[in-house]
Amino acid sequence: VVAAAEPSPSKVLPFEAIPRSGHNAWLQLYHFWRTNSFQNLHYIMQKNFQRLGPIYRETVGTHNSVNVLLPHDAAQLFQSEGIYPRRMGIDSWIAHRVLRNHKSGVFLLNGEDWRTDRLVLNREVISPAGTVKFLPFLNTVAEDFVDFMHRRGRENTARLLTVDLYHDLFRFTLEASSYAFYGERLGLLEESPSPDSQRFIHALETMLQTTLPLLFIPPGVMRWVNPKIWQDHMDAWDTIFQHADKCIQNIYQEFCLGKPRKYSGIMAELLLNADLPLDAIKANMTEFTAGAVDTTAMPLLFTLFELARNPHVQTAIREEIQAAEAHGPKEVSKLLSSLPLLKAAIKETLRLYPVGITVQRYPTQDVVIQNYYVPAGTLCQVGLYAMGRSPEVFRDPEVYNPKRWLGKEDNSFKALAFGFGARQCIGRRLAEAEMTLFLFHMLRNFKIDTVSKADIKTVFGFILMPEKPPLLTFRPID
Ligand code: HEC
Ligand SMILES: C[C@@H](NS(C)(=O)=O)c1cncc(N2C(=O)c3ccc(Cl)cc3C2(C)C)c1
Repeated sequence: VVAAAEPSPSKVLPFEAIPRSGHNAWLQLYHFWRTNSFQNLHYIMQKNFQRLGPIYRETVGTHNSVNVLLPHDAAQLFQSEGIYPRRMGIDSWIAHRVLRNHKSGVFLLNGEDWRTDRLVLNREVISPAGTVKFLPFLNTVAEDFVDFMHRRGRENTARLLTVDLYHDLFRFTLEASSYAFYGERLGLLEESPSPDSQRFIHALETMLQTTLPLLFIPPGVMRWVNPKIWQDHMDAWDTIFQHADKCIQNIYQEFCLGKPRKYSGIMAELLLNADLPLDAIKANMTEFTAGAVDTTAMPLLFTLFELARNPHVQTAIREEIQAAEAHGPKEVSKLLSSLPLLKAAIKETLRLYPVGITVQRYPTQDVVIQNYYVPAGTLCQVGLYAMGRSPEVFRDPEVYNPKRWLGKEDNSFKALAFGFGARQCIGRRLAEAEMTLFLFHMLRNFKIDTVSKADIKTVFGFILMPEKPPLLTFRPID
């Protein structure tokens, strides 16, 4: 009797068999550089997935990565991240720290150095116990922003306010996050905001814009190829560090004077607990201060726009807000737990407009993805922008429908805008609370309309942002 042939286990295909986006890495880099494709990285990845399938290899200059798009493959990748997860470093940022002899914060650290800082910082920045302490600070600033908008409306005859909110949102997120970090108000929502804070916001934009071309070119080369970009990058960093240093000095002096003990922000708690040396606290607070402005302002702008062009969704959320208020004023954390549809709207915004556009990891052991063999140490990226708009992952992906997150279907590994696991965004709870409270107060007080309902074209400037900010109209609700 001939034994039935064993079905051979589907043979794992070799790494070299993974489809590739381009064949000559340097030609790719030159093409990217000439066509300034860096800012369309998200669209290029989306097209590559449509052309090559759910996994492909990209080689741009020295940059070599395996890109995946499906939740299951992202899960595979994260399962092999080890206890010191690692993402792509940013050489130009590290070059600045070395040049100026600054310590790095958790974003740039790796291995045990990263883990030591991260475990201490988690307590004050992302843990529920830490978060609940700074919620009232965020709520106060969100209420002040509504007053700021009403003041602007009164100056305006029709009491209709059509504004380009772009810069006002940066002022809001900087004001709110600085209050949570340092326990002090910058006064950005008053009539004449301090020039120092405006300079800081501008330096942040310059730093982010000059980071992009530097991502793919070694800093050493860039200094000779285009010294202006390099100089602008360095100057912007210096302005950022000067601003953060001023905030840190203020709180440090107060702290040394032994001010009466009530919660006065994350930095004071870190100084009090003294579990990190001062230079590590400064390095991390600088990263937090700089990382809490554009990252949170952009999703707010996109959410306001989507609610303006989806009035039925806006109405449903306003009804949820009124129901939450019906039971009288609550303390802030209780309020936040009674707004599931509003929170789902923020998730829906981050699906369509993921701030970081990818999540990156280097697997610590060999892993098989889409039946291909991927050796340990290979840079792998999850294409969040492409995943969020893939009909294979989301039904009617182009429809802005927050309810899709509240159903019974399995959404695991589909909401990755803040990354995953021990190395996920440490500012996640701060950002989520800040955005939820902002939208809660704004939707209670204004009906939001948009001049144009056409899709917004986005550009990637290290942060995903609109090519042209949408014009929004705010009609006060009496
Ligand atoms: C505290 C300020 C802060 C804010 C606000 C913030 N981030 Fe982050 N984010 C960080 C830091 C710091 C890291 C690096 C964490 C690490 O490496 O341990 C990070 C990392 C990330 C990562 C990489 C996570 C991973 O698994 O590799 C993503 C994605 C991310 N942030 C998304 C966001 C989004 C989306 C928002 C807002 C909607 C946001 N961040 C707002 C500080 C912030
Ligand atoms: C946009 C997204 N990119 S990501 C991390 O997903 O690849 C992101 C998410 N959360 C935080 C950031 N940050 C900044 O913007 C920033 C600026 C200056 C400094 Cl010193 C530190 C930062 C960090 C990395 C905190 C960026």
